[in-house]
Amino acid sequence: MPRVDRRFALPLLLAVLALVLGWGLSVGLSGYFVYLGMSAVVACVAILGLGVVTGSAGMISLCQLTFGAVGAWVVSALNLVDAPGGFLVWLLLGGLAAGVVGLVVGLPALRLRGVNLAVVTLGLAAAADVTLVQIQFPGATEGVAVQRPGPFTSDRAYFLLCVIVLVLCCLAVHLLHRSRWGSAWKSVAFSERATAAAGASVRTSKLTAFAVGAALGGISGGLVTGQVGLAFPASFTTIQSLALYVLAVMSGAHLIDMAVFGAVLWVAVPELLKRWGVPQDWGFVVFGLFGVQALASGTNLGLLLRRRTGNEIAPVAAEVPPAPEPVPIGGPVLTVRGLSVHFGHVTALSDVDLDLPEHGVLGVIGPNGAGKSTLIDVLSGFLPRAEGSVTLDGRSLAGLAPTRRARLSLRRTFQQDRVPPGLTVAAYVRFVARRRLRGEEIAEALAFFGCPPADTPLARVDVGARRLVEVVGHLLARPRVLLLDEPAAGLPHEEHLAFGRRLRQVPARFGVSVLLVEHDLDLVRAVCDTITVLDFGRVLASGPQAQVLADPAVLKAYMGETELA
Ligand SMILES: Nc1ncnc2c1ncn2[C@@H]1O[C@H](COP(=O)(O)OP(=O)(O)OP(=O)(O)O)[C@@H](O)[C@H]1O
Repeated sequence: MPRVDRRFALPLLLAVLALVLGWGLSVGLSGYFVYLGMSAVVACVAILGLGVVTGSAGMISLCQLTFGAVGAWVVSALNLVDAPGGFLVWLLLGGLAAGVVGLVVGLPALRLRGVNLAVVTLGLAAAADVTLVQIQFPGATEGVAVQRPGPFTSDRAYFLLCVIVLVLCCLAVHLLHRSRWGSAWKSVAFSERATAAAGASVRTSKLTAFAVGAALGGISGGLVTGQVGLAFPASFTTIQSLALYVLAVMSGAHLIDMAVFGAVLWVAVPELLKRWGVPQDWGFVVFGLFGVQALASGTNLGLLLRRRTGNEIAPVAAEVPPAPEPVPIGGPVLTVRGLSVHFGHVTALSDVDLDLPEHGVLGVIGPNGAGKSTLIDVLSGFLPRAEGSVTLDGRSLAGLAPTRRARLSLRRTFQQDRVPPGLTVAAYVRFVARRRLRGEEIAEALAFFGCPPADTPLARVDVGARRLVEVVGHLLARPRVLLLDEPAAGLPHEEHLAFGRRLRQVPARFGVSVLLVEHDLDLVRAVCDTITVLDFGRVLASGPQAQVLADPAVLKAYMGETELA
């Protein structure tokens, strides 16, 4: 008997249970509640889409029902001409068409964020409102209703069909969330710079999120046509798009169960208001209040329900394994010549030269503001307007964006925490490494650096351990060069030197050459073969560790007059 992978067993079981529940409801509920249930299921597909764009990828989309209208329009048009394939094929084509429109709408998202993106998507929704009223849905004026497919013509059967479509959409979203796309969405929501530094395209991540979210909106709109027969603009208004967005944000719709909860609210609130004799439009006010609460608190119901108590997980203070056979230091792998960067009148780097030898660990030190982080930004492509040349293995990196450099084997970490909390340790490491990794390979590298186990959610990991996980992810990419910007910041002081001893083994264990920016001189002494000292953007001294650290000019600039005396 074929064995089902454990990772898929639970989702498949839940899918079967959902189908059984859907069938039970379709035969057990009264006709009115079947119709309400249909509305909830259809809304849930649209909310799932918002969960992708907004919940996972962190972009505001206020036009989800415009994508729904695209799906409904395509299904209505194909129904009118009685196109081959039937309802289910039309539904799929409606979703595809909405996905394409989503790609186009996603283009501004490449440049816009926050309220600006909100305005663009809201403007699109408002424009679609007006246009739909003008052009109407195909067949609406002639009264040609959309035909439900063969065995699903009754309300009860069509409700079951909607549940089947919803379950398939949930499975697809679940698989996408576990895929590289899903990791990229969560990464881009947290830090676009870190996404690019992992070699993932920020542009593709955002566009795929918009396309998938819109396609789900389109499928939802297509289902509406089968539910109501004749689609009308009133089903896809801007205010409804807004309310759906609020529900998605409030419930935390990137979590599938929370998307279902949001859909239940979508039908339950107006229904309850009706029963209490309150006009249903007040439902929008209730949703608005939910939204204000969610946006003001910066959290959502899904996160609150999943919040675990207890301390954050810190790095494990484990024994440092014995050092492997050292590898010989080779010729320069990264060469920098005449690097200068100006920010207005501030000279952050001035005519900097340095060479990072293969399998070497080069320390870059200097007082605050000396230009160390600027150097890493230039080398990794985040400051493209620098003067001078940077070559990796003899190849000029001029004009290459951060993503390209990362894919070319030049990796970096950040001084600030840029590890997305929405992933597990393993998902993050796989995403950053950009190659197939065996479970044991990940576990071994995590254990080597004293990181938490692979299945730990990063939201539960403290900042020091998260930065170690970041280092592990980039090392497992097996780059030629890794630039580390104060990687030990956030670790308890006693862990600094243990980290240094591990870092010392990195060239031999991972075949990587390391450029280390660090303030902790003890750590630098323990790790670096050669050191370059920056001061006011200039190279003050460069060479073997002992020689540089004994240089009086270095002592004066780096440690201050008192140390010299
Ligand atoms: N985006 C920017 N705009 C203007 N000035 C900047 C910018 N980034 C850096 N600088 C300036 O460039 C100089 C070098 O800054 P940089 O952050 O590279 O120093 P650093 O050695 O990394 O400092 P620290 O050790 O505090 O991190 C500083 O004078 C800083 O104020």
